[in-house]
Amino acid sequence: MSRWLTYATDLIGIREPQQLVQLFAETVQHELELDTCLILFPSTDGRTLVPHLQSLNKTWSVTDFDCPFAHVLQSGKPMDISSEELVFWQQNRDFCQLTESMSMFSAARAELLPGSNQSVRAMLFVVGNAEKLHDAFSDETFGRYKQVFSQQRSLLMDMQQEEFTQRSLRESLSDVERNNQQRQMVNELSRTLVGRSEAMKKLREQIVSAAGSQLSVMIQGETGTGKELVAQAIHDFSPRTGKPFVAINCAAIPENLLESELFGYCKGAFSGADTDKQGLIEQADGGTLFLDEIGDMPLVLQAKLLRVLETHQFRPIGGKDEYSSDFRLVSATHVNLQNQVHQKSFRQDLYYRLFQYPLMVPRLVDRIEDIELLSDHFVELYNQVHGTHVRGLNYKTVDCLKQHNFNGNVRELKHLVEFGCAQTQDDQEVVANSLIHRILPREELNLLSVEEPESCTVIKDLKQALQDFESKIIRERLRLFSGDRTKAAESLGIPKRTLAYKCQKLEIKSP
Ligand SMILES: Nc1ncnc2c1ncn2[C@@H]1O[C@H](COP(=O)(O)OP(=O)(O)OP(=O)(O)O)[C@@H](O)[C@H]1O
Repeated sequence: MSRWLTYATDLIGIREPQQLVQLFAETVQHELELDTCLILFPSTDGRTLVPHLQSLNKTWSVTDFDCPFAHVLQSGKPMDISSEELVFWQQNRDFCQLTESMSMFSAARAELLPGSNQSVRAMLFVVGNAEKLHDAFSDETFGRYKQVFSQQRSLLMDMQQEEFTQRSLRESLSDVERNNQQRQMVNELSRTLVGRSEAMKKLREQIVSAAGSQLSVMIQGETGTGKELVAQAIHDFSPRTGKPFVAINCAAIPENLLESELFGYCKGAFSGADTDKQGLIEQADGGTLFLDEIGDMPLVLQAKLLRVLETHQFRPIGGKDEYSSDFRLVSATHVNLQNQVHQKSFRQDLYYRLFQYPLMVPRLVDRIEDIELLSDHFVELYNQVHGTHVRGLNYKTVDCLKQHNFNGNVRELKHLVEFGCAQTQDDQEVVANSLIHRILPREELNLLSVEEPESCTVIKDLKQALQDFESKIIRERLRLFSGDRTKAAESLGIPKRTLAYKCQKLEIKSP
């Protein structure tokens, strides 16, 4: 059997187009003792010929007729070039370099390789001993060898294309699946995070997308807008669901206790530390840590938190050892943290670390179209908890609610609905009269503002003056709401826990 046919069987065993080309070129070069053996393939746009040896770093334009390749392509006929004929091709420097080694006994030949698909035929270019070239290219079995190569290559290219198509198909199928899953999650979320407004729809989509990422999420929004609900949803829809969701309100814990709450402490760390206490950072390992009202975190603690976020390492108070905790951080604030950064009361580096995925929860007055659905939702919850059958809100009641200035946002609406339900018999609707004295239109609320503090000229101690003013406002508000801290907090736009903490700090007792 001719050696070319033996080599052909080697080609058939190859499954990778690049390897096939390599073996073909090496075999031809070795067998014909060539100086140069190149296989040139058309580029994807069909404008140039690219050699299989990428290290050559050259390409030839298919319309450059100063080079024999363009002629061979156009005519489809092989071209033999003797050493004397090289002078005709001196214009093309790259081609000249290919034939530099030619002597008077050498020749070059360029020919199209046989191929089933005419438009993507490759070209074989060789330089070597003229006699050997002549013998080889008149040998029929060498012709068959070239044919086997071309067929095998086009087969492998087809297989590669098929594989590529299948992979793209699989990828687009999994994209569709992922999109479906996300849509399902968004739908599921609409049962707990109620609202039909565009803002709420967008928020639900953002929550699902944030849940799928590992980024730190910052939830911004006024008090009672549902920030904690959002934080819980991010945890529930993330891969960390099933692991702990640990929440703490930084404004509700006195500064000196916040550190030990977060980091924990070791026995004997300070007087009263009788046993080791695990901190919230450790408790949140594998799950989510939710830091509410993070703007109230003291600067010293901010630095410590930043370190934990960057290293995932922490040390309990009074402890020698470092521990690690893999938690995902979600924070919330109702103040403008950027302002606090400008005032240097919030660290800029921490700010950027927390705002990797910012979410904005809109105020209820900016989405009054949600009031009806939210009210129905709260009536349903009330019925479930109290085993009642209140039918819902009368349409006049809903209209009335839509006029109200909801400083306490959804939380305030929830309390109003609960209050209305409590005054309504089974199978009856909540009527506007039951709520009217609790609904304060915007103008009336403005009347509740406290008169200005004493003239600025007499203030000698700013901190004390601010505290006095704050204390005065809170006392007034508590008096107005007959000591109801929930309502007072709502009307001041602060969480109830924050009000409780302020009352404790300012030594205010309910009237
Ligand atoms: N879109 C909503 N759908 C259903 N319930 C909601 C929605 N938004 C808020 N709530 C309910 O309103 C109440 C207040 O919500 P939440 O505590 O999450 O607000 P918040 O913004 O964290 O308040 P704060 O800043 O005072 O801590 C909760 O009972 C919550 O379940």
